[in-house]
Amino acid sequence: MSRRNLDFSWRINKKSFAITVGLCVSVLYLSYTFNFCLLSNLNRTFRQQRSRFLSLITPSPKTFRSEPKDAFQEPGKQTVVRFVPLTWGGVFESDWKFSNESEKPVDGAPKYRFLRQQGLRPTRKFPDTLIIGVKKGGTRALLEFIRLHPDVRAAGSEVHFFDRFYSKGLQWYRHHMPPTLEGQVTMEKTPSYFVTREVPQRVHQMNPATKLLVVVRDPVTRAISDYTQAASKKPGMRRFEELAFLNGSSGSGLVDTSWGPVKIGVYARHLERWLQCFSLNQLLFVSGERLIVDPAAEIARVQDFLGLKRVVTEKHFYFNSTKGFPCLMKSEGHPSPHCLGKTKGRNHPHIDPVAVQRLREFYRPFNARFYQLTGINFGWP
Ligand SMILES: Nc1ncnc2c1ncn2[C@@H]1O[C@H](COP(=O)(O)OS(=O)(=O)O)[C@@H](OP(=O)(O)O)[C@H]1O
Repeated sequence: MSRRNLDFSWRINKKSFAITVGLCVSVLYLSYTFNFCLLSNLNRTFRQQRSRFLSLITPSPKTFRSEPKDAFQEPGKQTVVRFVPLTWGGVFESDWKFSNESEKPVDGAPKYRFLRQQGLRPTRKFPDTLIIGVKKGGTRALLEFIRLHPDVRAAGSEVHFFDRFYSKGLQWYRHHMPPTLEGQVTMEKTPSYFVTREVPQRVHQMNPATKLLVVVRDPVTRAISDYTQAASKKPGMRRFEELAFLNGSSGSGLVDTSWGPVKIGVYARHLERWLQCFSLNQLLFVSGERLIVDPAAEIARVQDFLGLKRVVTEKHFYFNSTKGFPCLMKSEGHPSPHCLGKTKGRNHPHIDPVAVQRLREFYRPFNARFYQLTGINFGWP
């Protein structure tokens, strides 16, 4: 090969070598940039998820000026609404994926997965606290308000173990309780417990140290509320006045004490049965009337009684003037302001004032006995 040809091929090789090196450098640079972006994106996503989670479990409240659409507000005053993180569950449920069934949290809430990762294992325990009554006293409101507390876990619906399903056994009952951690209060509410003869002894057998909550309300209003509920389920029901008195009229003056809505209101009689099994200091009486006008004050008493820190305060409530009742700023599963359902806070029918007066006279001695037993004057008319 001539020297000229050799020079030429050497120049071509040099050029292709330079192109190859250039290409390699570009590929390396591009792949480095791509990986860097990918890593920093992953890192950012992780940090966002982490701070979302921490903001849920950190008790420091965020303060901002706003109020629910229908919140009660004094004219000219701007309300400062403080949202306090109440629970861990429900908020980013959709962000959690479970690869198999066994990995699923005990009651379907993602918080349990986090707890398990921390070595904490919630288990189902027997309730240590019961809301035993009274029917139409405000038991749902009490349960929904107290379960705002992060250390309270409650069965959502009435279990009726001690009055209807006792034959199913204690393990059946325990299975109806929500999973709880050590130190959390397990609770259920079944208002018919207060008036069912066998219940005090059965509860005592399960745990003689059970704490008992009783929401009481003026027995006359309670009876009317009870009747209103029954009438809403059974169209064509006879009038309240006909059912509450013997001979079908308040003119007779004789109260029909066998009629359920009347009988339940004789609180002293029912309480005497409970006091045969439990000491008075195991019972807390909540005023149904005060639970409406000052829910925070009543819930403070309940938290003290249960040995809980006062976490649920007036900041958790607002007064809904349309409904005429206190409602919640938020709760587990309801991140926005909401009230109890339509069946709570119904309009009552007009009742003949003579019948109301007669019922008041009937209840007066029983109320006096109830005040004496509890040491509280509820001030019912
Ligand atoms: N915040 C709030 N919102 C709505 N309702 C409230 C509230 N607080 C107490 N109440 C009163 O609760 C009454 C219903 O009582 P209960 O929940 O014990 O009823 S039940 O026995 O479970 O059926 C219900 O009775 P009625 O007014 O007759 O419907 C209410 O007066």
